[in-house]
Amino acid sequence: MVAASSPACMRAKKTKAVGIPVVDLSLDRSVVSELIVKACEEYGIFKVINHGIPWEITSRLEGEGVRFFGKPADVKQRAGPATPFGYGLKNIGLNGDKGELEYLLLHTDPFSIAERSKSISNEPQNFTCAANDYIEAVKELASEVLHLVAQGLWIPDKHVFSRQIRDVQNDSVLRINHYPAVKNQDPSSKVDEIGFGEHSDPQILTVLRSNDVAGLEICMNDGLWIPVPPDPTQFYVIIGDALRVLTNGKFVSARHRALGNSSRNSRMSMMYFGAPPLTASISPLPQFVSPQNPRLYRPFTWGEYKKAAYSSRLGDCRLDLFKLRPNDDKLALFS
Ligand SMILES: C=C1C[C@]23C[C@@]1(O)CC[C@H]2[C@@]12CC[C@H](O)[C@@](C)(C(=O)O1)[C@H]2[C@@H]3C(=O)O
Ligand SMILES: O=C(O)CCC(=O)C(=O)O
Ligand SMILES: [Fe+2]
Repeated sequence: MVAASSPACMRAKKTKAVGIPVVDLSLDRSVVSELIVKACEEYGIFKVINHGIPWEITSRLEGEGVRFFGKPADVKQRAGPATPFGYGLKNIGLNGDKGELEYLLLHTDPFSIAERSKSISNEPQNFTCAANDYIEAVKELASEVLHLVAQGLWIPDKHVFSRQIRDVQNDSVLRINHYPAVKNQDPSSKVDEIGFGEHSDPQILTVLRSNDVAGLEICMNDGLWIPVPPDPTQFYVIIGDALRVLTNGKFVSARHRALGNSSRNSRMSMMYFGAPPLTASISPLPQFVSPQNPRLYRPFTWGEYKKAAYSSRLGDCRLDLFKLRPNDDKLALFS
């Protein structure tokens, strides 16, 4: 399948100092829900503070990541190649994309985690527990954010989004990226090096946490890239394509990238990608469709979208394949 490509951001080089919205989850719920909706409409990303996830849960998985990536190359290869799950080195996805990183990509299903742990750690139980505890914690955080999204959008069913990622058949994924420090680099060559190329995440939402090494950037509407400051104790929420569709384009799915690591320290990021079951329907909710706001996307299942994602290159605009042309929705009414 061929997807449209070359969005404005792929060509833009400038960066801008703009602040990413910060949402304090300990504040009054109605205030928080409004702030979240505004951030999802304007940026497609926000930072959550006072999230309630114990540091011990985050640091245990981080420790497992550091231990794994610190192993000799041939030992790490035993957990690979990533097809798409497993250990990946420089190859991203299945269609030739490359990045300056290594990573672990795991399905969050506890049986898959337990199986994979055997090739990741000498003490698989420790890795399994650390990963499962982290997944549970960030899934709770993601659900809470999705409840607040529903509240901020005045949707009576506050579980409308969160039930998708809480379903036992959910297709959520955990990723740990490691961007090694580039040693003895020529300072003039570091500008354009890409660690993980520009893209939007296909799922409902992503919960991202990194160590204190910078690299993540977000693309604004005007094509400018803005840095996302690392904050090891907090989490960033990134809106994915599926939530963009469910809100009929009211929310933006932020295009982002990670620059190659030009720091003396290596960068490690951990992402939870919250996804629905493969059979779940992804279609604009009726409250976002009206004569003034015609339906922008045709209905599809998460399974269909995932297939499109894995048939496309990282930077492709996959959602374009599911866009309706003007008047398509009216035709559908009469066919
Ligand atoms: C090049 C690719 C890697 C990716 C699958 C794809 O074909 C296009 C989407 C990519 C992405 C981006 C967000 C997540 O990191 C990811 C796991 C996902 O669901 O979609 C990756 C995929 C991957 O690395 O396998
Ligand atoms: O490593 C990062 O900070 C971002 C990686 C990312 O966007 C992804 O894995 O989808
Ligand atoms: Fe991403």
